[in-house]
Amino acid sequence: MIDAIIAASLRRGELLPETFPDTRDPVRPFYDALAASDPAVIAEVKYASPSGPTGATLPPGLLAREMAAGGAAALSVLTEPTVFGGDPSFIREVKRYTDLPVLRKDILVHPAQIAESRHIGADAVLLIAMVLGDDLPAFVNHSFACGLEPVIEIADEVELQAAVATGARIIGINNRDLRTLVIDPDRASRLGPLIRSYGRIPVAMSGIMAPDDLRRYRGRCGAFLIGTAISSAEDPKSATEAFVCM
Ligand SMILES: O=P(O)(O)OC[C@@H](O)[C@@H](O)c1c[nH]c2ccccc12
Repeated sequence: MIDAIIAASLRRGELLPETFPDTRDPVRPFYDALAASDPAVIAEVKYASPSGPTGATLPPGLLAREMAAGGAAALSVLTEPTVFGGDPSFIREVKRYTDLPVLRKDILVHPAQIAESRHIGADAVLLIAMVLGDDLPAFVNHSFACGLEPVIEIADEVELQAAVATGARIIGINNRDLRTLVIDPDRASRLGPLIRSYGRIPVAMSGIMAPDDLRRYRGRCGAFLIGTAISSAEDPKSATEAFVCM
């Protein structure tokens, strides 16, 4: 599954222009938003995943407005179209409805996709260590050069060290194995403190379904990224509030 997603993303990347016109829109500070509240809740606009539709029904702008009203510190928006039901245009739509900084959640593999991310209004980009391998440092530098905050996704200690070496300030631990899709909630509680010891912000990602799930990360992660549980909630504002209040 992940290999097909990577191949499709590479094909989209190859079709992008080499440069994009300069945008005048200011970047919203994603790092500052996370640093300002410990822990910070990142709510994710997510319509589908490899396991099927999430059940989210509100359009991106309205969903994001509920998440902001519920106290989210920042937003994540899936733009991957083949499996995650995303679209690049969702970022601008979300930004029209909220003042929060936005992470572009996608499987970025082509350098042109970094400049594209700035062009479509993203403030931060997800860079997946397992997917980018030796190209990770170049993608981090390129992101900073474009004015974007890189958020590196890691799954184990080896990727953690590679992420720290790049100088990225935010490191997400994906509890979900990208190949098997199996969730191990202890991944983030185990690796969070190590990331903290390097002075970076650890973000626990994936499989956080209820506010109680946050207990295991207390003091260990500086932020939580919650997709399905908030996007699919009947009342996304109250769902966000419940996580923020934990
Ligand atoms: O819906 P969940 O279980 O709360 O997961 C959100 C997020 O972690 C997940 O969407 C994600 C994490 N890393 C990714 C990489 C690509 C696409 C999606 C993701």
